Amino acid sequence: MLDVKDLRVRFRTMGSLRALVKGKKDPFIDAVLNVSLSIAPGTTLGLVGESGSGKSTLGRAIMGLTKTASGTVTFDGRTLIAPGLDRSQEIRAHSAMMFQDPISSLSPRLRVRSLIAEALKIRNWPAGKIDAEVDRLLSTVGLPASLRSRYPHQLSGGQARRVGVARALALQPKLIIADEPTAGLDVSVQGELLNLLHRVQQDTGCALLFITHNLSVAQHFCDQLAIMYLGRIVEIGSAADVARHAQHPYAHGLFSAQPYPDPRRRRTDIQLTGEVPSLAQRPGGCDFHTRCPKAQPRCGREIPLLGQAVPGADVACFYPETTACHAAPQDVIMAVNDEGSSRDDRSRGEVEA
Ligand SMILES: Nc1ncnc2c1ncn2[C@@H]1O[C@H](COP(=O)(O)OP(=O)(O)OP(=O)(O)O)[C@@H](O)[C@H]1O
Repeated sequence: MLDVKDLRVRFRTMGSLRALVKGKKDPFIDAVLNVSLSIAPGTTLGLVGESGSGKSTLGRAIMGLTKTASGTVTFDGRTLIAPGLDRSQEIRAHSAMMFQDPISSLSPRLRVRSLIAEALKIRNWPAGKIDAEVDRLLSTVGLPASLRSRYPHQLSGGQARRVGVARALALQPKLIIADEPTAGLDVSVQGELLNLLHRVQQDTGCALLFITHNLSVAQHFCDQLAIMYLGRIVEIGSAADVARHAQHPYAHGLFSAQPYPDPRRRRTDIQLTGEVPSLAQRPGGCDFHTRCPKAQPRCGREIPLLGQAVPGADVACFYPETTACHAAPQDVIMAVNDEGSSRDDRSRGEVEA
């Protein structure tokens, strides 16, 4: 459904403007760099990374909402963004983006009914049947029809996110980009919203780009995981492989540090230390080498590119980790079963609150 090749997003910042004044050569920051990924219909790619790693910028660039992006985006078999080509309106016509801040991403002047009706009109829904369809969609996302006359500022965060899902449903999108869809919600509401997204995907067969900080949710909910660091994807692969056997030292550190049911089996030998470098002062060579416990002199000189650093492996590291991030899944399942329940053997998708 979606194929992204070598996407780059450059921003000019206040700091870089000062550098320009001082005659420095490159007054830009690259918020997204060398990003390539694909999402098949009906599958979910989770995009994980620390704050500022470029996740939202990447999501917006795919939708053609960032003017300073370059690279190629192929959507549903057609190249719609490429050097000298911008047909991103076709991507937007068949996609829905759920922004991080659910309330401010809904037009403050429109009531819930109009917000959803707008999406139905794009699909030429018969005018006389719009109200009934709005009510049906509200009920699908678990909201009462009485909410249709409210403005966004009169909704709670959870309700606003559900309205976002109802709008997405009204559009029947082929692609949903959900940027931190559960941020700031109660755990029970998070679970409901994830299940709702999962059902939407099952019903429509759409591809989903799921942006999150939450590693546990990402590994349970997604088919594929991409780990971002300083604007680049450093590792990409099946969610199970990346979560259990992350090869990039950064990804490995993230998953090793994740709380696990049996603390005795958690690994602590690689820990993430140090600060994420500023995008304005990207280190030479590998972006992570200044914090990497395995860094060698080569890492400060050469950039390890995904798919090239180690032939055949989707990891941007010359010296990938070979050990598991934590105890073998079977051991963990047994350990958890001792206490009566297991999370690891549950099928992916439905999330318990
Ligand atoms: N319009 C802009 N102009 C300049 N810099 C920008 C702009 N938008 C984003 N950035 C910078 O690009 C980098 C990536 O930001 P982005 O919001 O994509 O990160 P993120 O991974 O989504 O973070 P978070 O998880 O906190 O939402 C940050 O350093 C941010 O300051």
